Amino acid sequence: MGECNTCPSGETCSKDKDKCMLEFNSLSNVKKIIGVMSGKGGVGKSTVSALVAKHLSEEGYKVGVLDADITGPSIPRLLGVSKEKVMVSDNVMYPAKTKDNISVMSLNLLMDESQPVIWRGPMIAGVVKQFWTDTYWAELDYLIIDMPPGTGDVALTVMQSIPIDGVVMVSIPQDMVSMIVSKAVSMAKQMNINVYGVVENMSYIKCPDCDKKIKLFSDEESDKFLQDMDLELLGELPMVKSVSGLEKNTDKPLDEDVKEVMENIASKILKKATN
Ligand SMILES: Nc1ncnc2c1ncn2[C@@H]1O[C@H](COP(=O)(O)OP(=O)(O)OP(=O)(O)O)[C@@H](O)[C@H]1O
Repeated sequence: MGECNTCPSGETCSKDKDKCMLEFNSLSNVKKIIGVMSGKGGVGKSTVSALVAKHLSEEGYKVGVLDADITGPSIPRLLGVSKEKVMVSDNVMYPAKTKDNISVMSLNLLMDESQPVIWRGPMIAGVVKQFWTDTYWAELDYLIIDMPPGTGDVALTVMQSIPIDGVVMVSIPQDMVSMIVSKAVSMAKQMNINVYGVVENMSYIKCPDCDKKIKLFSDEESDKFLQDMDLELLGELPMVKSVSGLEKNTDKPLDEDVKEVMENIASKILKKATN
């Protein structure tokens, strides 16, 4: 259902509120849609989207990833399908499949990845909408959306036209980043989208000699951010080589400690999504 109070068309719109969301192609059946958002660039939104998708798939769920980060699409590389292409037939797009059977839709699977996307907002938003309406997602338990960066018109259109069940916020423990991420949190709340909680990425590094966790920023700042925004911490992901090199190691299992963190994050997300 559309959210009239946040819609730019406001009172001038004559649409039936119940029919405001985009229609989904009738060949697909997606049970839950989870957005991964940040507000601030480069904090690990796409990395977390890919890690959550991989983990859910390992748990036996049918998973898809819609790469709505149209101007900086990195999902195909992170999931090891950057050499694949999307098949289009009779106006239906068929997503690429990873080795572990995750369905992936991204602009980089439709065009040369070295070409920039020099498009205005409405065109970008139009493509994201098509990734929802014209893609044969088939049967999915979870569709993860790597959300458009920021809180601008593309993110707004996606939130208003795709029935997202909840969003996971990605942040890093730094005051300035928290301030910007809090804008994305407020945006989701204003759109009546459930915010499942925050993944604190690059939370710490581990000493290679003694395994001690080294935090680069004070816990106080992150605690205050979570408290002020009334958010649950879903997990703290360390800054590690295996994650920064994810695209080169798509077939390799994750480090044990990253795996454990992801297990906890995914189980919290599932609990929230199925509540
Ligand atoms: N936990 C981590 N440890 C090490 N490197 C990381 C971690 N998380 C992300 N990175 C690296 O940080 C960079 C940015 O990550 P990513 O592309 O996921 O961020 P993003 O928020 O999606 O960025 P954008 O704003 O461009 O969409 C990437 O090079 C990624 O490999």
